[in-house]
Amino acid sequence: MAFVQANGLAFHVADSGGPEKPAIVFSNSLGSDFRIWQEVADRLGGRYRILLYDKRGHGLSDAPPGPYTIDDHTDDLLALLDHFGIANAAVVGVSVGGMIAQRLAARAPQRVKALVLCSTAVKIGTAESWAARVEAIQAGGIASIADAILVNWFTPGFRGERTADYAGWRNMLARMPVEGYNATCAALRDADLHVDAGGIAAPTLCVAGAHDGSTPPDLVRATADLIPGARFTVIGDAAHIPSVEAPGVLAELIDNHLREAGHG
Ligand SMILES: O=C(O)CC1=CCC(=O)O1
Repeated sequence: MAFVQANGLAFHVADSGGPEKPAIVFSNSLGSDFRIWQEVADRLGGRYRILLYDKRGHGLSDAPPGPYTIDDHTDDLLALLDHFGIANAAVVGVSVGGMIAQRLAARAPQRVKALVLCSTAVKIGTAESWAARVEAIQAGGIASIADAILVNWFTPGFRGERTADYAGWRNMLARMPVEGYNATCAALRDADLHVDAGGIAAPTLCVAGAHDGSTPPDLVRATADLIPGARFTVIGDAAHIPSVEAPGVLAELIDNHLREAGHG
């Protein structure tokens, strides 16, 4: 891992696999850092160059004052691709990371060879739901609502049986910088990607977790229906974060999609 300067901010990144291989960049969800991709990245690392990063306001990257926008996050990702000399990449994004991926594909189609959109949509939540979340966090901190959030991240089986894993991912969420977290809630509140989706030219696979209460399969399918030619699939044993709960299944879906897209 390393720290790099891009778009005026310091980013926590991990670039592996070598510049000669087809690149995949992974963009993570609200309240998570790039460790959620590690098991998927480990499975794909032999064939691809893998770029992981903590988006602004998350993990060990800078957390400038908010509010943020999806375009801020997209500018960051473009600056990181430039920094690493990656002319084009497959972009895999989960949740708000998938919204950043959609915006990138619409804004800079030449930089995006293929898309995998996990647990995401053209619109997530409502102005009211994001305001309520920010208010709860301002009152009690992220830890005060962490379990309510994680109900959507992981299946009941995972939460009940993998207690150490659950505790670790809960720690990651609860220790996120509050300012960066709430600033990204504002980006989610304001983002509507209906127009972007209709203009996406990259071969796209949309993936939903069957038990996801945050972006349920029907919502992800509705987004797939807006993206020309997009395919849609459901992972049975996963909720909002399939990269943690079903990394082998997700890695295989990504690899197959990228090979079909001629990027692997
Ligand atoms: O953490 C959540 O509530 C789920 C989520 C919504 C947008 C995102 O990035 O994560």
